[in-house]
Amino acid sequence: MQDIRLRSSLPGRQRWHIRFLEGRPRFADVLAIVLRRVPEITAVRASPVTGSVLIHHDPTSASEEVGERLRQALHAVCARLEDTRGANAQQQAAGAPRERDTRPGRVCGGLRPSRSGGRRTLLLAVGGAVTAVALGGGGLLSKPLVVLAAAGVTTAALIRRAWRRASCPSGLAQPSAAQEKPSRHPMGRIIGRHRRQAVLASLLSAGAQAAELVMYLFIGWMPLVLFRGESTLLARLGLGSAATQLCALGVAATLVRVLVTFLSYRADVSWRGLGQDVQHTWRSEVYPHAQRLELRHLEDERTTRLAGVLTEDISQLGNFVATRPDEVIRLATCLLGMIPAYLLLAPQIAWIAVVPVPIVVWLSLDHQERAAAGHAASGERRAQLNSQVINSLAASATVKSFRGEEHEAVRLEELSNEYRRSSCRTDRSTALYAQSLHAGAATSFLGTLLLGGRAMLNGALSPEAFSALIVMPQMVIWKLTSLGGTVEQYHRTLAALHRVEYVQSLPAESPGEGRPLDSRRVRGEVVLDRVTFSYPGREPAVRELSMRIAPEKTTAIVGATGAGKSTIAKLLTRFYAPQSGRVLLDGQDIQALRLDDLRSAVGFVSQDASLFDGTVEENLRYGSFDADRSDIVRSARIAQASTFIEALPERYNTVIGERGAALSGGQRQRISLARAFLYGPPIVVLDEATSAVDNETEAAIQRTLHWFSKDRTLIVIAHRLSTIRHADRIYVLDQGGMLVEEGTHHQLLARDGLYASLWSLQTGEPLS
Ligand SMILES: Nc1ncnc2c1ncn2[C@@H]1O[C@H](COP(=O)(O)OP(=O)(O)OP(=O)(O)O)[C@@H](O)[C@H]1O
Repeated sequence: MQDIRLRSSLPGRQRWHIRFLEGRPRFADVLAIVLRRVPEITAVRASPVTGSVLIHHDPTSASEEVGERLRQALHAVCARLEDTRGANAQQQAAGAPRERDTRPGRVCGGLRPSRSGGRRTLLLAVGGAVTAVALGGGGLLSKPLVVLAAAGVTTAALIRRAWRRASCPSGLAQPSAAQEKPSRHPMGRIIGRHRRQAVLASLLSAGAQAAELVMYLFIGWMPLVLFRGESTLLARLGLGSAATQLCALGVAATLVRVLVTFLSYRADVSWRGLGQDVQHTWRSEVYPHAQRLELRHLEDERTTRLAGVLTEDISQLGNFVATRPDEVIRLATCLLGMIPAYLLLAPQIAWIAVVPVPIVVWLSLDHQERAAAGHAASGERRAQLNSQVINSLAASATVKSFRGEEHEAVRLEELSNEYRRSSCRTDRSTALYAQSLHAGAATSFLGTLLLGGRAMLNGALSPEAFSALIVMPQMVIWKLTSLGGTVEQYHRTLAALHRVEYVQSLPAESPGEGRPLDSRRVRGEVVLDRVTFSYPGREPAVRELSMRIAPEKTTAIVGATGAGKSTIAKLLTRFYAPQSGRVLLDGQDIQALRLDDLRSAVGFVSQDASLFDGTVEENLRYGSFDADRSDIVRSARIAQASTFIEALPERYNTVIGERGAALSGGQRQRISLARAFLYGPPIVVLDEATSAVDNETEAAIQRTLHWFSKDRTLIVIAHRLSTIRHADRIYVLDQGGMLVEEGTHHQLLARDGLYASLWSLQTGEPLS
């Protein structure tokens, strides 16, 4: 019995242990791919070494839901593996669940997706071939079309099997974009509008390969001329002496080599260029869409996931196009040259050229699978080793003070040993594979030489044909070796394509739609009319909330943590839409307004000041790209930022690093405030925008804010009540977005309610 256990569960994160996963990297890979497609799951790590599955998910999803998703994913992966083994095709077509797989705590029933299946296939193929030869007394081998068909069917079966083992099960939620375009081949979708470029590159690859075959034909004839004194075929072409023939062949081979070099170079450049173009096109299509996604797709861990799609996944699409189709086209050209050549010129020995094909295909696919497994295992060990090195060095003060040096050295040695052992296993398998290929290629060469030579001596095969054919199987064999890698890469690319298309299919905001709003004419009255809003799967953050924010006044919203204050700010800026009720700006429902116009009218400064990697000035200018330097300096002064900016090494031209890493929290907030002041919208929402500045700076900001807010609506969300005591109106919220009090500071103190108790707590002043 295989078990699946929940090891730990934190909000948004679960760690499971699945025994079945241990030692099955392919299974772990596929499981992770399937889980990543589940909408509420943001990231997955499945380790085939420890059997652990780490799932990062939407914090709003219940842990039982995530567990259920994991079981469904396991079920889908197992069902796919069973299908691969030919079990119950009808049930799969109907999509009916298999009862034994869905039981909690069980994974895949008794299924073992082991490599023995691969060996069995090879044994069956070899056994079948030997039996056929024995029964047919070699007669079958003399029937080239039969041999060709048998080799073709076996190769196709091997590739199909590898394909299905590597492919992603389709039992779970598929990205909608992928479902919308089932008729277009994934390669067509990846290449998109660069089809002509792809056709040109394909022709160049095919041409280069065909020319290479011709070159080897000329080279193959050269020893013939040397040893036989002449080639009758060339003599018939008017090339009399051996020296002339040799010279002609040399010149022809050189000219064709030049052509091969030119075509190969052009093909390489075209494929690489196409790869870059594909990446660029996808990036320029997906990035603007990602920027326009609704905020719920851009918060928290989803950003990391999105960044992965925009960088790694799109690179995967381009890298695949840049390298793999070229290899496949060259292989196909070789096969297309070799098979008719053998059938026409030497049908009696055609079998020796085609029989190695399925064997090499099997070796390549099997090696790829083993190597992937080995690399995953040794990669995991390496990661453990690295993390141990970093941890123990980072904690060196603790290690020294507890005299733990020896203990750390032993731990490191153990991990290093495990890494060495797992790498050695992979290296042995790779070396064995390489040697098997060498042996296979040599055997095939020897076989062609012996049997072809005998046929030539018997007069059944012309020396010219024999010399031409001898190199072809070698070329095909060496090209077949990369097939396993190509299949694997293709599946990685498909998974990347699905993720990219999924991002594309997510709903985006439409900035240009709706009723226009002239921000210069906005008075700034905001009304929340019985607004209810809840985040997905949560209790309402605000419930039936009504409030009026007067124009050109300062309104404060205060209350307990989690009471829904920031949610109100997000509703005002239309980052989210209420489920019921309306948010009105100067009497107009903001849902009906043009989003771009609304965002020009409402400025938002959050507690988490978002700065970009660039200079102070570039950050201040963000959103007001044409602002004058004098306006920039003035805004910085209002936000009490000018003093510290002037003290920076390059003043306004100082680079502040990624996310403003070179500044303190308070300095970042002041730059963020100054940016909003420069933007100058008629309504400004400050959500804990000064929480990180000291009291003195805060007081200074309040003084300048007072001046700044003269002709605009200021909405201030704050925990520190001293910052909002001068507000024209204060709304006090309690849990669940319930409005419990409203009034001025003095009125609220006089009420002796929630506000008064919060004030008393913060200032230490006793309640009256
Ligand atoms: N993106 C989100 N997804 C799900 N729930 C959320 C999200 N953002 C906030 N919440 C939940 O909504 C409720 C209100 O959150 P909100 O951030 O509006 O409170 P707040 O009053 O601003 O709190 P604080 O003073 O701590 O900033 C909380 O229960 C919070 O857990």
